[in-house]
Amino acid sequence: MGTFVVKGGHPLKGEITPQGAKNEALQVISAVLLTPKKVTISNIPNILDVMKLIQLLSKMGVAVAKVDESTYTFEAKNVNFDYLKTEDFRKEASSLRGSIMVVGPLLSRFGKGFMPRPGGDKIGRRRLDTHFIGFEKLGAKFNFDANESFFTVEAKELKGAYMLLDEASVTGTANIIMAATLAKGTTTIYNAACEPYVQQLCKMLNRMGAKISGVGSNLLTIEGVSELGGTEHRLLPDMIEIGSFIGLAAMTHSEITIKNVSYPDLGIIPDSFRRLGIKMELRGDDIYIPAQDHYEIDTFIDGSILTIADAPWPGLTPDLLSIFLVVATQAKGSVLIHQKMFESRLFFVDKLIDMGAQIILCDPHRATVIGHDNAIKLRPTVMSSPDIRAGVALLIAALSADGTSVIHNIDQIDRGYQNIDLRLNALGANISRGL
Ligand SMILES: CC(=O)N[C@H]1[C@@H](OP(=O)(O)OP(=O)(O)OC[C@H]2O[C@@H](n3ccc(=O)[nH]c3=O)[C@H](O)[C@@H]2O)O[C@H](CO)[C@@H](O)[C@@H]1O
Ligand SMILES: C=C(OP(=O)(O)O)C(=O)O
Repeated sequence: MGTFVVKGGHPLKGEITPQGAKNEALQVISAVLLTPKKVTISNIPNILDVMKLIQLLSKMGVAVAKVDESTYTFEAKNVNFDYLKTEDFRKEASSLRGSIMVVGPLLSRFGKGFMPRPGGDKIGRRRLDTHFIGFEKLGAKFNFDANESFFTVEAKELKGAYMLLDEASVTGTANIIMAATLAKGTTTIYNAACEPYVQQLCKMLNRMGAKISGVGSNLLTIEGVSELGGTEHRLLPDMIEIGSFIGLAAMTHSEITIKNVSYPDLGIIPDSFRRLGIKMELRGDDIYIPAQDHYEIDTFIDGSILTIADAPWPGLTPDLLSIFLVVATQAKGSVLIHQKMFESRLFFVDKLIDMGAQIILCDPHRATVIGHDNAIKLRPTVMSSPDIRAGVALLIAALSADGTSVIHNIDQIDRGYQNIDLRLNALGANISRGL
């Protein structure tokens, strides 16, 4: 497990381009299993989780070729189901969350899918009921071997059905959409997740010959087709990385331009940062953040303390709440951070409290932050990254603190942020990588 040594306390300056979106990559790369034809995907980030999924597909028998630094072609002429029974498959597939999305394509194209319990951040219970109830509605038989933690689905033929999802699960919706594209008849998914990455998946599938309507809404209609063809697809910029850079700029008083953000796909994210008092300008498709010595948290209209809470899209993504929390520690005013979706994602605040932040962890879902208005800087410290987004929140804290901090377990950060040390060093940060 690697380490970052961070010498913080000075502003950064310059331009930064966001990587391609991690969570879109995991969806659309899984979708290549739906066709024997060539699918070309560009703007793929070179990050651990995405590389693991590509390697998994390659081991499953998909022909993968790297065209350039961020473009790959995939040809899933056949899948080696023997590999799916191996210990290696169990180990590799269970090391990331996104691997669960190979099940839908396998089930619909080959009539069977297997998966060990997938990995991903340990941020609370992460159930998969939505996925498997959806497959069952399409006619699949489902089995979960609790001793082996292994899921199996099988179906001679999938048949379109109406379903109301019990929750708007992102990966669940993607999985069911992919299964339904090759099912017989029409599938209607109500309470579907509709975030831009699910929209991107649908647009890509439609270019491959699928018939999906309602894209962008929570009511999707999918008319099954008998086969899908190849296509070319470019990933959106990563909205969580963009949000992380906005938070970083504010917290370190940096003047930063974030290039080519695909602003309409950021939804409520920019306005949510504005409610913390952070100024930014949209210049073309770039976000310009001026150096700011102070930013003041808004209150609600009645004067009560602002709440920043997550909600399914078009609400605020839960993946940015750790960033909002750390940024608030140096704001003027107070905010309640309410992480509704995950129950173990706020415990990292202990580290921020060690660094001098004023935070009350009310319960596992809620933390009240009383900002220092930059009157007291955070103190450098030694810490460990518990999950991908808390890891980046701690990195932002370390960059704002005068002196040297050490962050252990940075594999968690590398899971989702490409060369973050080098890219921030290009803006004037001082981050070095140790063993
Ligand atoms: C690989 C990938 O794409 N991971 C993302 C995906 O995970 P993933 O698809 O695993 O997350 P889900 O959308 O299934 O659910 C996330 C959590 O929110 C809860 N929940 C979800 C929907 C809802 O209406 N109510 C509710 O309470 C779930 O019970 C679960 O605890 O979406 C999450 C929610 O945006 C993000 O944090 C993850 O980064
Ligand atoms: C929770 C996240 O990822 P995963 O679902 O892959 O664990 C995330 O990207 O913030």
